Amino acid sequence: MLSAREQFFNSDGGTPGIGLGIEIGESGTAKPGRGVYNSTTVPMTSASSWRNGHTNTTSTTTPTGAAPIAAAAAKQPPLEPVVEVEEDFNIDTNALSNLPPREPVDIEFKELSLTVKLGFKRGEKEILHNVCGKFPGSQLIAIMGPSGAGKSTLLDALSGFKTTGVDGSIRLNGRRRDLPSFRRMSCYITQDDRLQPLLTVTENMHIAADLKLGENVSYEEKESRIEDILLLLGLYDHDQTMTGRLSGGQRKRLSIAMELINNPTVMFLDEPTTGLDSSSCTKVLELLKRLTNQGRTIICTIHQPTAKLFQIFDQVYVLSSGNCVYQGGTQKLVPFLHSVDLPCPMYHNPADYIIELACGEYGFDKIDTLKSASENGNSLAWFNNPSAVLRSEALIHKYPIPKRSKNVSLENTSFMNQCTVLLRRGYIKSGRDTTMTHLRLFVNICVAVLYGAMYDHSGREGSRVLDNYNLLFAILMHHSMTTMMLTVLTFPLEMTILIKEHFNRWYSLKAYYTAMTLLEIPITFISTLLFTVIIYLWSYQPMEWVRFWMFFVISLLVVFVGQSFGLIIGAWCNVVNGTFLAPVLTIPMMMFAGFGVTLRDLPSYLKWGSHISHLRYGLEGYIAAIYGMNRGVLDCNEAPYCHYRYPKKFLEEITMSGDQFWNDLMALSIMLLLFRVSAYFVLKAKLKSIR
Ligand SMILES: Nc1ncnc2c1ncn2[C@@H]1O[C@H](COP(=O)(O)OP(=O)(O)OP(=O)(O)O)[C@@H](O)[C@H]1O
Repeated sequence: MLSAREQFFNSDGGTPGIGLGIEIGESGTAKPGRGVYNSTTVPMTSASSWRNGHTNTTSTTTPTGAAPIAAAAAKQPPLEPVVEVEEDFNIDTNALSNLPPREPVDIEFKELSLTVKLGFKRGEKEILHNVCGKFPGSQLIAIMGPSGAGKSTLLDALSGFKTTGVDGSIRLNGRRRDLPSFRRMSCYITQDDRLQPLLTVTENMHIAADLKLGENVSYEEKESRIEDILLLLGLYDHDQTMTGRLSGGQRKRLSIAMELINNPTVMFLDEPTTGLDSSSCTKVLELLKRLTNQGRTIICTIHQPTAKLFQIFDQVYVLSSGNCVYQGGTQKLVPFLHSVDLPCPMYHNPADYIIELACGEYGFDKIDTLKSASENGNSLAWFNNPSAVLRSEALIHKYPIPKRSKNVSLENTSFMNQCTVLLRRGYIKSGRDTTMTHLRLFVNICVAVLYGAMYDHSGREGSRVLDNYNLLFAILMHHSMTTMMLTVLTFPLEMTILIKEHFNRWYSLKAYYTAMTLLEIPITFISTLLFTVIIYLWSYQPMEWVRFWMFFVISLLVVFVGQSFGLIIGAWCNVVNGTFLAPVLTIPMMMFAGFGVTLRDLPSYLKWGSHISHLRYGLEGYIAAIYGMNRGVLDCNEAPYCHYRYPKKFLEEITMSGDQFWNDLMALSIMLLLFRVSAYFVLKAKLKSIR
């Protein structure tokens, strides 16, 4: 039986599997435009058959040794990738010509390492070990490697998404990377498509255009750019589809479309093909390839591409446990492997083979061999055209010093514009959001009706004062918990979108936070007002406008405080931790409110607790609104004796004076302000900690 190496050299017709390590094509029967491409490619239409060994052969001469193989590979005509056109995805190449070309950016990194802290007393871990590399402009580059090799980490470091623990030099066109300028010319598309699901494709595109291009670009210009991009990405026919209903491939394309609006020069994509079928993968990569023709550098991480996908890339960078084991042209991978005496077996996809080697499946010594051969990414010998690769000095001479932007902020548009657009987006979302809007209104009405039925007449009846007290406490808990839990549960999803959009400079955190705060007001106002009207009337609370508004204002403040508290938790914790923490932290606040244990009976060393409990101020405020201001004698129709017929007596019993309304209002307002400001800083810290 022939060894893989022997098979490689002695295959039928003496054809070595140059390029992809396989023999393919119809010998002597090649028809123009289909069938045989060259000995480095697989026919697109027979990708599965070659995998099963049912391949035809192509006869070429048999070079021996790396140099002739490389030379043979270099002589191959440029690859002509074939696009299989999905029914719903037609690339309009004319549209591409309307996107202005970019000046290519060459990215070079040297001795790049990235270290993360593992936690208290657990030390540090180095993920990237002094890797080097060069990603020339106008190329589609794949960062490949086994799971955990450090692909995403390298992408994070190069894009500037991660800055903590990063060491080494990153150069752009030969000059040291200036991160703010680089961020202005690049974008990062995450693996999970963080899109607003309740907006249509066209709405998402318009919001992105308004945030990225601002007021200075006319509506017509934005519209025409959006049209071009949608045509280019095959999304034009789906422009009215809700993003949440798009297929995985369409969502991926929309993510790319939204970033293309301001025409970035460098695009980083984390696993753009994950979760897509092979046809969609090809189309997404084909599209990216076309975008590189206009000067863009596109860098993607990819797990283990099929041979068909692999050949779409210009260059590949392979990582193994944070080290570079290959950097060069995709067509040069097989010659490279051959040169280090690790030839790719016949009928084996070289992309699979290098990953197997990188995993250590053929022994860990092979990883060291590959690392030394590629000089941990320093070697340019296996680039498609090594002599054409410009060194830093040449690049510095070729490209002028980039102009410094006068604009100190990273965002392209003004704070006002960002707020206005975010408010517009928020209003569209709120109108369609079944959880945050419809369910919230529905729950408020249902709970008010339920409480109303349970505590009917309790507000005016002297024999039911304790019932009414329970009702006030139940209302307090309802207002505090519903908004808090809604925020804890929904904000982590919103947070992922915020991280992406904020990093891609769509808006500042200040603008986002301002818009979010303003958006919360109308829905909170309406739902609380509905609740208050129903419960106030049904439970026969005193029919005085002043008391009604006092009651409503306290309710409103409690809702806002609860929501802000939920925001602090939701911004910092994941859903599981948040769902645990929020109620657990609320229970002591409840105990300090004076319900269950009166404020008088609280142990002196725990008295401080009542001062920090927003529920205490809420309850005291309700009591002041309902029983304060010298309320008169209550009815006593339902019992022969009403112990609390005189509200003063009840106030004495619960050790509340009933005249603390303004203090309560002030305390709740201060707490609201403190929580709101804290939530902003927690969000800011969270965004920073990720980087
Ligand atoms: N903050 C961190 N703390 C500890 N280890 C980390 C941290 N971030 C990444 N790692 C580790 O670094 C290694 C590389 O992670 P990375 O996500 O870059 O791998 P990857 O090649 O992208 O993997 P995959 O293809 O599975 O996404 C992994 O072993 C991962 O566990």
